[in-house]
Amino acid sequence: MKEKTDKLDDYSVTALQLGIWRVLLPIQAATNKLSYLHSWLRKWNGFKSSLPVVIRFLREIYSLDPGLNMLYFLVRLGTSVEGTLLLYASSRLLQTVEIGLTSGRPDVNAILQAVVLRIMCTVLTSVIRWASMRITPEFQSRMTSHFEEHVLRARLRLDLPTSTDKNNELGVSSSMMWYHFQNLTGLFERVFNLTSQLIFTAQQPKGGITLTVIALVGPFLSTHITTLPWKHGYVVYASNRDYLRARALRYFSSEKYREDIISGDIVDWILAEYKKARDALGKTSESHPETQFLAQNTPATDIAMQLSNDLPTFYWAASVILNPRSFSIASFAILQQHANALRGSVFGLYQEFSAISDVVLAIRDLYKMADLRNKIVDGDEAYPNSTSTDKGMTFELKNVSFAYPGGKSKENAIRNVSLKIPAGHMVVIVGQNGSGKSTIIKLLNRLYDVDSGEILVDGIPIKNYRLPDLRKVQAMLSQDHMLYPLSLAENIGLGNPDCVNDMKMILEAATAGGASEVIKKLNDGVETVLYPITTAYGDQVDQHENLQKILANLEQRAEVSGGEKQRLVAARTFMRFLSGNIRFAVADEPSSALDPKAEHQLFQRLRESGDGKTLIFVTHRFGHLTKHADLIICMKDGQAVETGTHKELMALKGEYSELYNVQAQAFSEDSL
Ligand SMILES: Nc1ncnc2c1ncn2[C@@H]1O[C@H](COP(=O)(O)OP(=O)(O)OP(=O)(O)O)[C@@H](O)[C@H]1O
Repeated sequence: MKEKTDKLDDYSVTALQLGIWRVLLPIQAATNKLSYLHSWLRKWNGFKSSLPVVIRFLREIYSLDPGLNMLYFLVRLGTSVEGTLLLYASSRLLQTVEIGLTSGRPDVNAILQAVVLRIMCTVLTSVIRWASMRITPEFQSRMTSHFEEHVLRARLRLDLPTSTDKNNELGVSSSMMWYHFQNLTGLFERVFNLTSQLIFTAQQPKGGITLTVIALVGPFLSTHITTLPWKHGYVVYASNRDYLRARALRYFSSEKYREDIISGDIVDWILAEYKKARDALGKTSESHPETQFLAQNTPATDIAMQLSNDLPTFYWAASVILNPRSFSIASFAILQQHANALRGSVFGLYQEFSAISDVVLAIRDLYKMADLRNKIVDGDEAYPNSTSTDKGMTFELKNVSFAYPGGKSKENAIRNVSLKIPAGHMVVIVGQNGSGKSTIIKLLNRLYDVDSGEILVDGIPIKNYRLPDLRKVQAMLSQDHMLYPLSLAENIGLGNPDCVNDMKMILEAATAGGASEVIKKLNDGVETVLYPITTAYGDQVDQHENLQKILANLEQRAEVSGGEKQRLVAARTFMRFLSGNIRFAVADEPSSALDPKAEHQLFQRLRESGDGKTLIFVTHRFGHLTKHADLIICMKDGQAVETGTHKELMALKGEYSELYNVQAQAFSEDSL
């Protein structure tokens, strides 16, 4: 083990190298023995300050079904004391039997009473377990579905700038909420459990209190004298280059690289490089850092801890030597059992409490996510209004600049752009990669707000409008749009959610998007779910041919080509057009995978359906679109460097004509 005591930059951490792992530890935690106490105090204070949010969580759960909650609480209460009750009944039985044996005159009544008590306790314990099995699954599914909806709602309502903000990356998992709740109730259960045991043990006639104290020494020592230095927080990462390279090379066995590997003929290279990395790694250990660290200790600490657990037995042996008359096998067995139970409870409490900070953090995140305020603030102006026209939306950009939040580029994505787009115009935006074409579209759709300058819609600042009104009249078709894990009918129908079941309209939209043939090819037609959610699994199916076949055919994915996907997504946009509400439509390179004929047809249909809409196309292809455009915006380095019609821009002999000529050359006779 190499230990580096140097400070790691400004972070005040030390590093341990354990095999391939590097463990970073806070310096204070590594050196300060008292920090253990501090860390417990910190945990406790953190818990106290988070009580309001914990209470909110528990209240919310309670309000789901108060009756079920009470039942669950009673069951947990029962579980918490059942161990003590059983011990109590056992000790009564042992004591009465022992008295009978030593006196030679067994008290039959007392023994029978003790047996009945023991039976009753066993029955009660079984009833509690049965009740728990009946109640818990129902309670768990109620809670999980409630928090699933909570998380779904919280996530779906986020806008782009808020959801992509790194500060809002909250790892909230709805299914984990049940386990967090279990942990919280487990803490209370442990407290009850421990209290009942302490009361009982302390009441034992022979050395109960002393034995209670002695029984607690073991758990206390093992939770305090642990030799692991990273109890107070740590970061672990693999720092060994050979290990990382071997792992990266192992990824090549994944299906997604298969085609690349075969066509690239790189199998031998991968295997040779993998062997090289493995040889270089040699015997450097990859086992868990904790295991490696503990393996370097002497067994002394472990011996001390094990012996401390045996203290109750030693205590008993000593008291027999000092006072042989007090010897009683029954009380020895009883107190031994109590000592074991006490130890178990203290460990349990320690573990529940150790995990509590994670629980509190998860509950905080749950509510933080629900309470997040969207960065795009809603306005109160209705759309359409008296300034709107039924020709489509007009836009005016006044000196607009914008940089993506958290973007790594030094330059703004859009710089000082000013331009006007009249209502009902067919506009084409062209320009090199990264010149800001898609960004303009996102700003016009108010997916983001400008950093400076202003965008006016029909003469009114875009920020003043009600967002739902704007969303209702906008349609966007882009190559980034996806197919959903739903039926094709819904995939198309969701373009117009009010008519999602209108099959006539769906088929009309499918035809307009060029998707009819794709649908016809599939066995289940519009009911096909291309990417179903997969849940099926089997065990030992290789021994049953039929099961094997069923499993292979269950929840199968259906594949369609890239161009076919784009046709289906385009159909969704035409469905949106059929709502009759759309005043502004955008097609941001929706045809990258389409064949030339399909692309021509798509653009033709989009243009034909352009009545009453301002239409914007983003494209790299010059041709019909640019020639028919009422306005072309040519972007370069985040600026609108040229605007005008095809003829006007060609006459300028600037950026647009250069881009146009590069493509035109490919089709000119000279280049043949
Ligand atoms: N989500 C994002 N976060 C950070 N930066 C982004 C993001 N999207 C785009 N950018 C950056 O903003 C700039 C403009 O990107 P934009 O997508 O508008 O270009 P484009 O002209 O549409 O490019 P292309 O022709 O390649 O689609 C680029 O420098 C790009 O790297």
